[in-house]
Amino acid sequence: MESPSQASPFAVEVEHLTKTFKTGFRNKPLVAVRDLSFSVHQGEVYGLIGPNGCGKSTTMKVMLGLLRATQGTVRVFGESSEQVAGRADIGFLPENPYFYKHLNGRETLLFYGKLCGLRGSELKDRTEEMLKLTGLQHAADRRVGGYSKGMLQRVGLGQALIHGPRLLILDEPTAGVDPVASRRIRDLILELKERGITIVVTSHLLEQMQQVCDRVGIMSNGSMVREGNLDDLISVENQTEILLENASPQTLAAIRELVAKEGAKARIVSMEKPRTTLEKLFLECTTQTGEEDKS
Ligand SMILES: Nc1ncnc2c1ncn2[C@@H]1O[C@H](COP(=O)(O)OP(=O)(O)OP(=O)(O)O)[C@@H](O)[C@H]1O
Repeated sequence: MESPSQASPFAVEVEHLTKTFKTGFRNKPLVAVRDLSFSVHQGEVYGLIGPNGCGKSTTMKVMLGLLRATQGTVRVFGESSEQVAGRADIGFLPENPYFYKHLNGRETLLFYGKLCGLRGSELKDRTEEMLKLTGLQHAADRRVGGYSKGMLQRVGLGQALIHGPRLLILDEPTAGVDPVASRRIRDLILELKERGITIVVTSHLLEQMQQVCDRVGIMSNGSMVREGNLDDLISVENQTEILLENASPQTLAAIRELVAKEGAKARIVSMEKPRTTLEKLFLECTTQTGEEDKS
């Protein structure tokens, strides 16, 4: 018989999710998530974005079974997120992961592997694999108390992946991390996607989300305000971009003339030299120094 996860093309299905918290005086309810519905296909990277307090982390916590839905349902690989069995398939990197400072990188991953039920050679092999995947082999014997923020996030990714989950939930994986370390985490996310892992990620760094996400959901005040394929959402339907190299002034003038002939219908919005991003410039200037890897 087919298991629910084989039958469903979705890794996550959120249907009419509402989550309220009782707060403050007289337990006045606060609606953190309101009638939220979206689904995440198996193998895709799905970005949940929105302002502080719009309900992203709450939604993730319901997916993880850490919070119960007030109304609605969340299914992970076809199973209710409240079922313990479904959670074995999920890895989670919280917004501010905490690690025991006196343990080194290897011991930290061994610790989390044990918590997930790994033992013996499987535990050791998975730990070494995670150190390699996250690029932390060189720092495996150093106490995590001395790790940079970027390295801590990579240990966090290692612990989230140690048990071989099929779904990875990342809450702000690059918060407070410099652009070099941030790019490493981005590349790691893309590599995990290549390996077929489904990823749900939140971040306020929209440029980076644009680079990794297949689809995004934009939340505001607990509700979904836009959702869909990233390319569709960000393409400007009535414009065409042409990037020319080595064009002579004559060619540019001819293009202007041709467009002018179209009359009122067509108009050149801009014709200028493209700019690099500050992030690219920063990376160019800081990755050529051959410094020891501290990120
Ligand atoms: N355990 C809780 N008890 C009471 N209120 C809570 C609780 N957890 C979250 N909230 C409230 O629910 C709302 C949504 O919070 P949530 O953390 O989900 O937002 P977020 O989109 O993840 O924000 P951020 O981008 O700042 O991480 C906020 O108003 C928050 O204060």
